[in-house]
Amino acid sequence: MERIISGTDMKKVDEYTINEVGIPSLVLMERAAKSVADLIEETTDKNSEVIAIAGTGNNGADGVAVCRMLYIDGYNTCIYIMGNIDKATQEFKTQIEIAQKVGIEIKDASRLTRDEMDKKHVIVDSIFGVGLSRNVDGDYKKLIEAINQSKAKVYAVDIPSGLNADTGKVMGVAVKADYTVCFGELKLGAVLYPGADYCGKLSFDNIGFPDVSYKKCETVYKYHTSDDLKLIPKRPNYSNKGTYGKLLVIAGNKDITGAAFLCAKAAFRTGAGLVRIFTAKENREVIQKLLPEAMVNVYDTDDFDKKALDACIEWANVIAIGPGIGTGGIQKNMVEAVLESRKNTVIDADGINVISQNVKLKKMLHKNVILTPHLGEMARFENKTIDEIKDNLVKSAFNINYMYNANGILKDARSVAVTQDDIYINMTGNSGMATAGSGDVLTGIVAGLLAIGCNVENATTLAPYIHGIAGDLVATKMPKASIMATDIIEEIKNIMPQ
Ligand SMILES: NC(=O)C1=CN([C@@H]2O[C@H](COP(=O)(O)OP(=O)(O)OC[C@H]3O[C@@H](n4cnc5c(N)ncnc54)[C@H](OP(=O)(O)O)[C@@H]3O)[C@@H](O)[C@H]2O)[C@@H](O)CC1
Ligand SMILES: Nc1ncnc2c1ncn2[C@@H]1O[C@H](COP(=O)(O)OP(=O)(O)O)[C@@H](O)[C@H]1O
Ligand SMILES: [K+]
Repeated sequence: MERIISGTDMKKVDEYTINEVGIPSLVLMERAAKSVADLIEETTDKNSEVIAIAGTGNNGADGVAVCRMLYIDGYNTCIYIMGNIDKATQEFKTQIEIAQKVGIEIKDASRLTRDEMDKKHVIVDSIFGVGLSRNVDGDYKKLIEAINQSKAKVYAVDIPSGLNADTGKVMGVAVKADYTVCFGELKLGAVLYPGADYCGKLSFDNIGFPDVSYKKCETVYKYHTSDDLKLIPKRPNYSNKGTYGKLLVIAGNKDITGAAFLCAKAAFRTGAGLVRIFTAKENREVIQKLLPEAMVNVYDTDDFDKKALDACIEWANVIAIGPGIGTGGIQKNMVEAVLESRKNTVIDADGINVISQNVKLKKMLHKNVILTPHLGEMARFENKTIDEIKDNLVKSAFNINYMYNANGILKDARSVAVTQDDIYINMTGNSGMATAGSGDVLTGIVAGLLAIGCNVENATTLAPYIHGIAGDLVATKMPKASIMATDIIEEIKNIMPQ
């Protein structure tokens, strides 16, 4: 597990570290600059000409220090200042004084032309960091546009200038970097889209912030790394199929067969011991052919037998409901019966749509439920537009827990998983996964993890991580355009622990 932090919270960490812990600002800055200078030295040759384009805040101060370090190491460097130096931070003024004494040339960035930029090999982008406070316009905008058109390699200090470090939103215009080094932790604005597309190769360096400073800030987001796969429960030798859960998959309808198959098969590959599919009678034959390992119970849409459903619910210890079920009265009754059982439950797709239309069902959500909406489903659930959800991705996901006491995976290119304890941003996966049925596979993975004994919290946060790795493994074997949901399922076996 690693941490992600918003720009706003990082400022609190900065302040606490400097004012309460007593690590001087310039000491932190020296390490920040060193990490960028080291990266430039590792990825360029010494003949490279480097310019820092520096705003007059502490991000600019970092850039000036980067240039000074490279200059001392033999690089040809020059600093271009953007903004009014009279209003500069004390750290900036200090860094400029040092640079001048060292012998580095300092110029005015408002006179910097595209042609001049093209003659340089490396641009250190240190115009704005987490202190960006409003939309970028005027000369700043022109400068950033020129950086983006130049042929130089761009190294962003802390975050590409112009990105909102809390949301990843482009504030009018933003630098398109080849490399970005975040200080402290990865910045939320650098991992969320569209920001993520502006960072190039993204890394972070702690630069000496102590743990106690993070504890003082309000929210720390997290992301899973391969170490966390150890959270998946081990399979004891002395076990049988009942040990690995009785999963009921309520999915599919008259014209929709695939959803139940994809979800159930993904659950099997994740380790579920027994899977029973409850679906419309028209699907029985094809599902039995596609997935003979699953038990199949069916219902008649025109003559729904609630008792048969109740028996299935009674049998199960984990339930996945929603993919392709439809949103009529029968489906409402199904969702209601499932919620009444209070069993560990994943609710996806139409399951969520049904709840969105029904206040009573919303109130029945509980702590053993995991909702897995995509942006459209979340928009309906919250009665908002998709753009509103996109612009507030983390907050929308958070609301699933805050408002309804449930867990959630808000699916997007960077899915956000929320539980009572944590908010995880998923860093795995690729655009090849934007394909029909991919979400059904995720539902199956969540349900499979619950079935093998993962607690609700771990199942919520690990499922998108595993799903994304599976997609990334597929992408090593075929073009992203060709990836299908069934390919993703087949990689799950290469991720689960032996
Ligand atoms: N010791 C520390 O704290 C450490 C900090 N570190 C580094 O400091 C960075 C944060 O520094 P920061 O807080 O000084 O803010 P920063 O990102 O330089 O921007 C502020 C400047 O931008 C200006 N400005 C803003 N928006 C604007 C706009 N749209 N258009 C035009 N101008 C605009 C704003 O001007 P003003 O709003 O006052 O007019 C001000 O001049 C952080 O990202 C990291 O790199 C590390 O070294 C670790 C130790
Ligand atoms: N560009 C992307 N990068 C990473 N993951 C993606 C991307 N696009 C889609 N996904 C993932 O693929 C899945 C799509 O789910 P969903 O929209 O419910 O599809 P469907 O309804 O067709 O099953 C989600 O888990 C989502 O996070
Ligand atoms: K920057």
